[in-house]
Amino acid sequence: MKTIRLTTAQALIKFLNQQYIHVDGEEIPFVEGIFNIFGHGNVLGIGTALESDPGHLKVIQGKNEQGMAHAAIAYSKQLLRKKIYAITTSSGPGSANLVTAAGTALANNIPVLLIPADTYATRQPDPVLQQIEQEHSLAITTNDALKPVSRYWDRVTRPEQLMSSLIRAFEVMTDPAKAGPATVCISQDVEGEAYDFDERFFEKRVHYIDRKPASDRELKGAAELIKESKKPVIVVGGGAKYSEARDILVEFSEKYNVPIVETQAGKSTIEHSFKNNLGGLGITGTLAANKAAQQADLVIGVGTRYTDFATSSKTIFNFDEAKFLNVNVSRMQAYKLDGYQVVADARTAFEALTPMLEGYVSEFGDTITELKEEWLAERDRLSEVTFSREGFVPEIKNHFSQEVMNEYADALGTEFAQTTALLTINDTIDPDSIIICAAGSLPGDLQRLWHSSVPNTYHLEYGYSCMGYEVSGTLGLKLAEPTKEVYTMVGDGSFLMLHSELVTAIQYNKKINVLLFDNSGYGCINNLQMDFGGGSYFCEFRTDDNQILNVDYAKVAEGYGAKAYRANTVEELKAALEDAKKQDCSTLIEMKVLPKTMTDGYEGSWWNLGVSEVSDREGIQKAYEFKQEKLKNAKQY
Ligand SMILES: Cc1ncc(C[n+]2csc(CCOP(=O)(O)OP(=O)(O)O)c2C)c(N)n1
Ligand SMILES: O=C1C[C@@H](O)[C@H](O)[C@@H](O)C1=O
Ligand SMILES: [Mg+2]
Repeated sequence: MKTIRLTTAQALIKFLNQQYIHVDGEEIPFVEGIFNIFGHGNVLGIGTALESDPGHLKVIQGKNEQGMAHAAIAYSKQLLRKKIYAITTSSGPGSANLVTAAGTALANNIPVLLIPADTYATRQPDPVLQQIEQEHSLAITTNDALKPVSRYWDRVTRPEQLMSSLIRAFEVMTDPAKAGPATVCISQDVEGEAYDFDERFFEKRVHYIDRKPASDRELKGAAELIKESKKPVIVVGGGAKYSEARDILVEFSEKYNVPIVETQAGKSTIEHSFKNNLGGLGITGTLAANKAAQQADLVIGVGTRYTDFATSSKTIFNFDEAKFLNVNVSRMQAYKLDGYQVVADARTAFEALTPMLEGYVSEFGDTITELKEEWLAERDRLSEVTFSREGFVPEIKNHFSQEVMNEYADALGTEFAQTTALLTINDTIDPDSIIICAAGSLPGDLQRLWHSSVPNTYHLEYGYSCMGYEVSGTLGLKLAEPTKEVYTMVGDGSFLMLHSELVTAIQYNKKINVLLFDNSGYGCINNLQMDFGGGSYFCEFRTDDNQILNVDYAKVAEGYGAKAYRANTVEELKAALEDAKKQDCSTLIEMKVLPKTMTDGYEGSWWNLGVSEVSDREGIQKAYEFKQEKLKNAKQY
């Protein structure tokens, strides 16, 4: 056996350079680079290993561990999980900051390699700086907090463990059914320890992503279910996008006149202009998609997890009548809602299924077009919402009085409605540019209103809906799509929570555009509390003496070195967007938008929330009674 003497950290970097994936006949390096924030736990081990030989890895310094991990997640998600960035952090707080990001990657099934430093394997200097000391177990470190949010987790306390640990990590990350965060914690002393590694460990390693075909039995059963159905509806989930199933789904839908509805992760698998694409489904769905879903007698879920947002907490479908046919690479997902399971790659399954249905046509007839036209008229209305100082009826009704709406208009110096601003952006930015969002009221507006003309230009992290993903993720988006304009849609709450990677984008000249919707508050949560009978309680940004907070975010961005704009009218916004396109540097457009001017729900978009069973507020009592009514027709599991 030929060996090579390396430190654990050197072996890690050498190995990362040799990982490839093979998809549809193409072989590409899997690890593009490594984000780092160095601390005492990783600067001398992984830091010096990278300094001496990073190989092809791009090395990027982050500003917040969560932020840089979110950038890595967005990078991989945008590239349909074909490439990753790794993350190296120090131990203790540096690794604790990864927990939120790991949850984001896990909920969205996105591969990312997390390499937090760990406490001393020898325990000689214990307790080291930042070591939490658990009295009942010295074996527990901060990194154990990453276990529940990792798809794979390991601790390396001897150099030679690295070999089996990394092979397993890459097997997990490159499996479409299991893809998610792989966490390999390395004791900080072990990073610098040397070992005679078997040279074969560093040979080029190709991970094959084969498209799993459906079995004959699965296909026969699926074809029978479809032929028996009168009104099937296809739910396009993230798995359809990752499988690149656009063409065959369009062919299937056109041939058999089957409407298509989308989840957040599935949106932009198929462009909005496809005639049978009715847009977003569920709580944040369109009128058209939700109406079609209610009529369905067969729901064909393609790569969807059927989250409560997509199913309106299991109330949107007619569960007495509707059957479910689930095409998913994951067996666990395919089992949901008592569906008929086709455990297969979406594209391959539909390529086999489509020819088996010759002669079939759904009974939707012209209804699909009619539903779409009805919705497009509503969308047009939302593009022109204009505020007035008297008698203004916002989309979110009966929450704020006209007086309070006027107070916001005065305090923020704006009369801009959120839906008008959003649709102005949709009309003005280039169709091949990519938008990203994650939390707040914007995901709902986007899923309903945004028209993606080009596939894979709509990037929503709505598996975890993690505030802070928006700006951080945009950096990852730009790394994945360097030639395109990338825009984040972010609320003031999310922006405040985390936007540190804007500085990283500026530092490395990766142009990102931040579109900041400032309504001075946690708007969507304020809507929730008031919708469910509560008052306006700690969701507006008000001072102790009840003044509305007005932050100059444009100035903040200017301070970082971005080009900033203030746009509170359609004209100002169009001008800012056009000018931003011409810039080489990152930009931020601050829009002050009025609260309550985001979209409301449509047709069956109910959400099962933990309403108080006992309350002295009449509104809350009513909300609770309504919930009990809704649950009577809901699927129980
Ligand atoms: C990390 C994290 N913390 C808390 C939440 C819960 N949450 C969801 S939306 C929201 C408020 C978002 O406010 P903002 O970004 O201003 O958007 P708006 O609703 O006002 O449009 C909160 C607190 C979350 N999704 N993520
Ligand atoms: O609680 C929430 C409510 C949703 O409207 C929002 O988009 C999401 O971010 C969230 O966490
Ligand atoms: Mg807000």
